[in-house]
Amino acid sequence: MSLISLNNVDFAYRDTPILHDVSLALEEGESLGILGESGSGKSTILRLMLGLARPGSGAVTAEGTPLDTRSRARMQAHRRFVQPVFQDPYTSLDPRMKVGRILTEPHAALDLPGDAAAEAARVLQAVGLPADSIARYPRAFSGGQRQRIAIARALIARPRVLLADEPVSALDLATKVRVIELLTELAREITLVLVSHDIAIVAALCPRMIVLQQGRIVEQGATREILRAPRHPYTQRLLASLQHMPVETP
Ligand SMILES: Nc1ncnc2c1ncn2[C@@H]1O[C@H](COP(=O)(O)OP(=O)(O)OP(=O)(O)O)[C@@H](O)[C@H]1O
Repeated sequence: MSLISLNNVDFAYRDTPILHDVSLALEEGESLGILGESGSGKSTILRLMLGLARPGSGAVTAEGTPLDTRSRARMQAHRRFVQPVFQDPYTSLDPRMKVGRILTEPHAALDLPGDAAAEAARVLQAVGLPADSIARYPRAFSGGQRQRIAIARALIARPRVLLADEPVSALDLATKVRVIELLTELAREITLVLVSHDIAIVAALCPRMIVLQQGRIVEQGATREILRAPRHPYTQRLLASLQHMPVETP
């Protein structure tokens, strides 16, 4: 059974159609990359997966059951199941909260089992930050460390799925590499959906990928195959523009 699927989903913001007949399935352990130009609808797909947006037609299912965004109980369970990490760690962390509170708040909000402080220590260790980080504010950390804190916050819920929206594009190159290494490590346990403009990052992290053009999936399948022999002219153009980049596939 797929962890999350979109079945023939159309989505519009008011009268502006954004997604057209999008179908995809996220399988356990097979991280999925979503590649496409700015405005193609990548983040909108993540919003649908999170239950923050509802399809105009078609359905979003999680573990085989249609996602009922009107049910509070279902949405709370869904938030334990899937967690987001956003692009910019400078804006996604509340500057007025110490890291300890940033990490323990979701524990209470999602009514998670276990001791909140022990869980905070667990996730800090998982992202490679010292335990005493809890006593400091986000401003005391670098961009890469802040993104680790954002990832730690997502891990509090012990989610099965992590949705990462351009998680390293706000970071400098050396920091980017280290955060990608962390995501690679996490992807062994948690299924990742990764939105990126950057084919090299998708290739490094995701065995499967979809290519989105103006709200339509124009290609999907094994990343290795798509990189070797892209079928759609749009994918061919995207890859041609990046042909000199070194790419490693998982
Ligand atoms: N709240 C909103 N109201 C109206 N239109 C929106 C809203 N959010 C996004 N859009 C539009 O929907 C389209 C798809 O946006 P989306 O953020 O999903 O694209 P994206 O591929 O993630 O882009 P980027 O890479 O720039 O983040 C864009 O044209 C955007 O302007």
